[in-house]
Amino acid sequence: MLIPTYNERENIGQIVARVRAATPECAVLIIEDNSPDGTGAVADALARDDAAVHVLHRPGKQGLGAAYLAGFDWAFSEGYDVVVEMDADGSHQPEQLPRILAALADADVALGSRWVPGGSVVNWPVHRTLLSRGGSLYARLVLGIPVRDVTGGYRAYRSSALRPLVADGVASQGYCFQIDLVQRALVAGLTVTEVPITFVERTRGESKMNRVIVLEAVARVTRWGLARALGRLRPRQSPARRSG
Ligand SMILES: Nc1nc2c(ncn2[C@@H]2O[C@H](COP(=O)(O)OP(=O)(O)O[C@H]3O[C@H](CO)[C@@H](O)[C@H](O)[C@@H]3O)[C@@H](O)[C@H]2O)c(=O)[nH]1
Repeated sequence: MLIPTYNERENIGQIVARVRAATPECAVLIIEDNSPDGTGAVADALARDDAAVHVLHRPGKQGLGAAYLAGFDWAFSEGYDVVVEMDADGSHQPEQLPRILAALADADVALGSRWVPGGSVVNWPVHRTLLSRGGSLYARLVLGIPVRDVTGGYRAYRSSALRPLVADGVASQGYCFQIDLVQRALVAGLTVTEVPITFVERTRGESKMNRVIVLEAVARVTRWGLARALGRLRPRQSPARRSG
């Protein structure tokens, strides 16, 4: 279980406790970018109390993509068969993780999805809902991928499937990283499934989303779409499936 953190001091303790209670078999790596609010010290205390909790300290905020790439390397080197991504802010429910993990029985990648039947968002501002739904729709149309929630950050990968996807690095830095990996999985012909989740807006701390993150996603998806139109990028459409 990889949990990237930037200024999540008020959230990290609770989310780690919930993960450990819901899935005691899951080890946790907190990928901490030297948060000014002292998240690192809280994370270190959690690791001292529980041998299954680890912390990777990085020198500064380098974006979600770089944080996850460092986390993937750690998971591969530790020999984990499954890699899970989850936000630290409580928007992803650890209690729903067993369903996501179960979906890996028939898939290489299981995406927690807000936008399939049974999925939902709670307390998300209208502009975030529109951005997320609009972004997913744009990516689906431009890239021709059959995934409803391409930006979601609650997902599980088989390590053997993930490793080749990121072997040459991933340039996407912000939340576009999530779209990038979905696309890479489909281009590689992997089986991608969507599992309905309930996404609950954080009650403590702040989202790190900003205009640069949105613009990066629009620019990259548009560029990939053009490459696809020119025949250079063709998802081998293993149909994205839904599981319950
Ligand atoms: N280490 C590190 N962590 C980061 C950075 N930027 C964000 N994070 C961490 O990444 C998680 C998601 O960031 P949020 O800022 O809370 O995201 P959001 O706007 O609420 O959520 C949306 O984007 C996420 C990114 O994939 C999605 O996961 C989520 O489902 C949603 O669509 C949080 O745990 C946050 O602390 C960074 O530069 N470095």
